[in-house]
Amino acid sequence: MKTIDELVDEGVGGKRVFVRADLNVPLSGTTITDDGRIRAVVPTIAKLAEAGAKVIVASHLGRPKGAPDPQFSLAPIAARLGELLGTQVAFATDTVGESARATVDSLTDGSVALLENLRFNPGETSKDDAERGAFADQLAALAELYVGDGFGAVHRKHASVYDLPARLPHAAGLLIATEVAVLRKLTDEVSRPYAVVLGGAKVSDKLGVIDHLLERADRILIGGGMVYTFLKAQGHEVGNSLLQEDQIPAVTEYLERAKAKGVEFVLPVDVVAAPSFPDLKNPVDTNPLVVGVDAIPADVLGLDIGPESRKLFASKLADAATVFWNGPMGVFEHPDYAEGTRAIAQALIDSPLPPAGGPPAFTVVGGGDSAAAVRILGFDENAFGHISTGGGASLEYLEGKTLPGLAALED
Ligand SMILES: Nc1ncnc2c1ncn2[C@@H]1O[C@H](COP(=O)(O)OP(=O)(O)OP(=O)(O)O)[C@@H](O)[C@H]1O
Ligand SMILES: O=C(O)[C@H](O)COP(=O)(O)O
Repeated sequence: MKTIDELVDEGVGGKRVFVRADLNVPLSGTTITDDGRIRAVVPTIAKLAEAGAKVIVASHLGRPKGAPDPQFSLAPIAARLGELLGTQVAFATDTVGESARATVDSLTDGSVALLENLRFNPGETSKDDAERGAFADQLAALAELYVGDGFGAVHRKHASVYDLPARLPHAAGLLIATEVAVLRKLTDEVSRPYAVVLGGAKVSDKLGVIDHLLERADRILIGGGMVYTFLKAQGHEVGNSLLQEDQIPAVTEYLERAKAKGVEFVLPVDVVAAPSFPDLKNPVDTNPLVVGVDAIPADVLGLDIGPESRKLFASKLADAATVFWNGPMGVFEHPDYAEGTRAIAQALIDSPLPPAGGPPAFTVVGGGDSAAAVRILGFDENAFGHISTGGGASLEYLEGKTLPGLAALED
C-alpha cells in the first residue's frame, strides 16, 4: 500500500486529491453528538492541504436510500470539519453534479471542499458492478489522485471505497495506516486471556464474526441487541426485543461449539427493559424494568444489560490480558439504558493485570457508536489502548476477510 507520505513526496501541490473519509457521525437533528470520526481524518486532510493539494473530501452518512434525504445531509459536518482544520470548508450540495463541479473548480491550492452524502446516489452502494462503475467514473472525473482514509467503511464494496481507487493513482491515509497497524496486533499471537465483548444493533452484520472468534478468543461476552437471539436460542422468551430469528440455528451451533472447545460464552443474567423504544431526542425518565432473562414479559423490549450482568461482565474482564470490544451494551443514548455500556468501559479502564504492578491489559474499542459512547459517557479516550473508528470494519478485519477498501489500495 502506498503511504500518504510517498504520495506527498511525489508531489500533490496544485493537484485535486479525493479523500474518502468515514464521517458517519452520530447526529441529534443537525447537532453532532460525537465528532471522533471527523477528528480522526483531520491529520490526513491537513497534510494534503499543507502540501498544496486541492482536497475534495467525501463520505456517507447513515443509510439513505440512494436519493437526497435532508436528514442525512453532510452540511453540519462541513462546518465542524472547518472548525477543526481552522479553515473554511466549501460544501457542495451534490456529489457529482453542478454544485460539486463548481465547488471543485473554485478550489485553490491548499483549500478543502466537502461533497454531499455519497449515498444520495444509487450507484454508490449498488450491487451491480456496471452501475457502481459508472458512478465511480463520475467521481474520478472530479479528481487526479485518491486517498483512502475511511477505515469505518473499508468493509463495504461501494463505488467510492472500491471502484474509485482503481481509476486514480491512490494511497492510504494516516488513519487507515494506524488502524491497520493496531488491529494487526490482535490477529497475531495475543496475550491471554483474550476476551471479546460484542453488542450493538447491527446484529446481522456482526454475528458472523463469532464463527472466527471461537477459534481465537478465550471468552466471548454478548450484550446489546445481539443478546436476544442468543437468549431465544437458549429457549428464553424475549418479548419485543431485537431478534434475528433466521440466525437462531447458527447461534445454537456457536453455543454448542463453544462448549466443546472450552470457549466461555458469557450472556447477561438480567436485562433492563421497557414497553417501547425510548425517545432519544427527549430523554425523559422511562421507568425501566429490571428482569431476569428467564422472565422477560411478552410486551417489553430489552434495552440494556441489567445490574447483575454488569457485575458478571466486569468480573470476566478483570483478569483479561487482551480485550476487544465492539458494540454498546444497550441504548446508551438514553440515560436509563447507559449503565451496561458504562460498566464495560469502566471495567476496561480498571484492568491492570494481576499481580499488582503487572502490565496493563491491551484494550481496543471498535465502532463508530461504541467509540462515541465511551466519549459521550465521559471516559478519557487515552485510558484505552486504542479506539478504532471501525465497527463492522474492525470485526471483518479481525476475521481475516479481504476488505474491499483495503484491497483496492493495495494494487
Ligand atoms: N438492546 C438494544 N436494542 C436496540 N438497540 C440497541 C440495543 N443495544 C444497543 N443498541 C443500539 O446499538 C447502536 C450501536 O450499534 P452498532 O452495531 O451500530 O455499533 P458500532 O459497531 O459501535 O457502530 P458502527 O457499526 O456504526 O461502527 C446504538 O445506537 C444503541 O442504541
Ligand atoms: O458506521 C459504520 O460502521 C460505517 O460508517 C459503515 O456504515 P454502514 O454500516 O452503514 O455501511
